Amino acid sequence: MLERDAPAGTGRGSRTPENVPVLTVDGLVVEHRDRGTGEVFRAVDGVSLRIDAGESAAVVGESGSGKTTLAMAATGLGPRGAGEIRLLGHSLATLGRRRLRELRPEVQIVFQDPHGSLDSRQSVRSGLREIRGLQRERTSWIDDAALLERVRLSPDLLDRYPHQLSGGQAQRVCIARALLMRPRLIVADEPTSGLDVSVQADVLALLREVRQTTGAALLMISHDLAVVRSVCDSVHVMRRGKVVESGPCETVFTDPAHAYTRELLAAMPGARWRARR
Ligand SMILES: Nc1ncnc2c1ncn2[C@@H]1O[C@H](COP(=O)(O)OP(=O)(O)OP(=O)(O)O)[C@@H](O)[C@H]1O
Repeated sequence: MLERDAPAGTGRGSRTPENVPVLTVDGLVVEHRDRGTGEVFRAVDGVSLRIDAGESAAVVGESGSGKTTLAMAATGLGPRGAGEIRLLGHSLATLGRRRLRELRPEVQIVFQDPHGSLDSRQSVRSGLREIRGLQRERTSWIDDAALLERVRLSPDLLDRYPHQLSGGQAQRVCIARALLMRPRLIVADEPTSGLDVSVQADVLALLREVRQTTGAALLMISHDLAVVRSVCDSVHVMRRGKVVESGPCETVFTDPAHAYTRELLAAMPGARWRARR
């Protein structure tokens, strides 16, 4: 039996009702300037999606399709152009700076390169202390040793520095740091692609467990359909800045409607989930 936390976002004076979608994106456009040619192009081109509380959704697509740009814009951390983004019911366009700052901890991001995400000069313990210093009330629900145990790490690692951690351990520390904030939404951007194959499954299992025990929603960015299917309920397939197909993983992977999804599936090693069409 999994130990269940109090739901994410509760017990801290949160003003957002539980039934409000964690994230809604409507007609989002994000443009970048090509570094080589100087031309402006649409990295995200009219994308709409919605993630409800506790849901796990993935954005898949080949490299350069705009997944990271979408995730960063949708969470208020990257540039955004036209379209509406609502985080926990609040439109990012109209939120004042103070309210945006208050909302920030509700979204935590786990990146691909765990060592690059951690400060090499900080031990695990001092990194956690710094986060606690920023959000004392919010982070007081668990002590450091128990937090590490939640991500299946020994508390003995608290005094280690990033270079003394394996890739899998470092990624678990990153997940622990995200968890400490009790977020409503965890964005995981290719969370296992920098890890040895031997530890990838363990980290994915941990993400699944974190979602079940905390009730946080998960937005996973990945080019790996097997990873997505093992963790997420629903998937948005992205190609050249547009979402070409969305739906439950079961449906999209077994009965894809779009030719591009079928291409992605066919390119998978062993083509484990062959399309019916
Ligand atoms: N800050 C930026 N300035 C200019 N172009 C950018 C910037 N960030 C991303 N791009 C370009 O926008 C496009 C989409 O990039 P993005 O990283 O969002 O795609 P992705 O699907 O996440 O790819 P990957 O899986 O390789 O990370 C790419 O052509 C990329 O080179």
